[in-house]
Amino acid sequence: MITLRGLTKRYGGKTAVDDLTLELTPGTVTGFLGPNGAGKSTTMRAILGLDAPTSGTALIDGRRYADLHRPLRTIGALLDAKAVHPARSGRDHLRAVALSQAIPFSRVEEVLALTGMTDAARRRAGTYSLGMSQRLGIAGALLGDPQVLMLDEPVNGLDPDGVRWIRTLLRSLAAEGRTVFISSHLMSEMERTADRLVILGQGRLIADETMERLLAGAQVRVRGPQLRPLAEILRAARWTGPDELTIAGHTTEEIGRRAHELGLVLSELRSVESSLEESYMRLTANSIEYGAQA
Ligand SMILES: Nc1ncnc2c1ncn2[C@@H]1O[C@H](COP(=O)(O)OP(=O)(O)OP(=O)(O)O)[C@@H](O)[C@H]1O
Repeated sequence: MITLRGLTKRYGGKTAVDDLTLELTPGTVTGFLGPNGAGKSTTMRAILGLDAPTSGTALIDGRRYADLHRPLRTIGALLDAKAVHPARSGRDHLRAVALSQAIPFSRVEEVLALTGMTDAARRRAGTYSLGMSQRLGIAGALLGDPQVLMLDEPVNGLDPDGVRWIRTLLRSLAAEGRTVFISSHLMSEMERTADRLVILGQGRLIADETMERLLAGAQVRVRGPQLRPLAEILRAARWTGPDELTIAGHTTEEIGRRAHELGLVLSELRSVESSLEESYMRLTANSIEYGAQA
C-alpha cells in the first residue's frame, strides 16, 4: 500500500506536485498518467525518498522509505533503467543489490530467468539495448519479492513481445495481491494493463477513476451541415471533423432534442464508446504545459 497525504514538492517557484492525496491499494494495477512535466516522476521520487517533500507525506505500508529496514523487500522500483554501472555485468549488478539487502544469490538467478535475461547476464550492462536495460531494471525491482512495485515507464524500449510480457507479469503480480503502480504515456497499453488510473496535470490530481468508469463515459457523435449553434450551447462539445461534433456527458436523446429545438438538420446522431486516449485528452486538455500549438 502506498499512501500520499497532501504531497507537495516545489523546486524554487515551480510547484511540481501540488497537494496530492492518494491511496494505492493491493491487488490493483494503478496507471499513472499525465502530460510531460505533470509531476509523475517527482511523485515517484518522493515515494522513494529521493526527493524530500516540501510538505505532506509519502508512506509505504505506513512508513517512510527511509524508515524501512530492508526497503527492497517492501518496495521494488524502476525509475531510470540506464542508471546501472556500465562496466558491470547484469548479474553482478543484481548481486551487488542483493548483497546490500541480504537477498540470496539464488534469487538473482530467479529474477534473471523471470525477465528473460539469463543469457545476457554475463554481458556488461553498458552494452545492453534500452529494452534489455528495462528488463534488468524490472529484475532489480522484483529482487526482494516486494509487495509493492513502482515502475516509471516500464514498457519504454520494449518490443511488442516484451510489452505483452510485462503486461502479463504486472497483471499476475496484482492478482497475487501486490500493489502495482506504473506510469506510461502509452494509452492503449494502459487501457489493457491498469485497473485504475490516476491522472495528474500540472502537479494536481485531475482524475482518479477505475478504468471501467473512465471508459464508460460514453459520448455522442453528431454530424450535420450547421452544428455551430449546438457547439455554442454545449460546453462539452468538441469538433472532431468539419461537420462533426463529439459530446461527452449527454445522451443521444438529449442531443437530438437540443438539435430539434435549434432547428438543426442532422445527418448522424449516435453514441460512441470513448477510448482511454479520448477520455485522457478530454481530461487533460487544460493542463498541457509542453504541447504543440496546433
Ligand atoms: N530537480 C528539479 N529541479 C527543478 N525542477 C524540476 C526538477 N525535477 C522536476 N522538475 C520540474 O517539475 C515538473 C514535474 O516534472 P516531472 O519530471 O515530475 O514530470 P513528469 O510528469 O514525470 O514528466 P514526463 O512525462 O516528461 O516524464 C516539471 O516542470 C519539471 O521541469
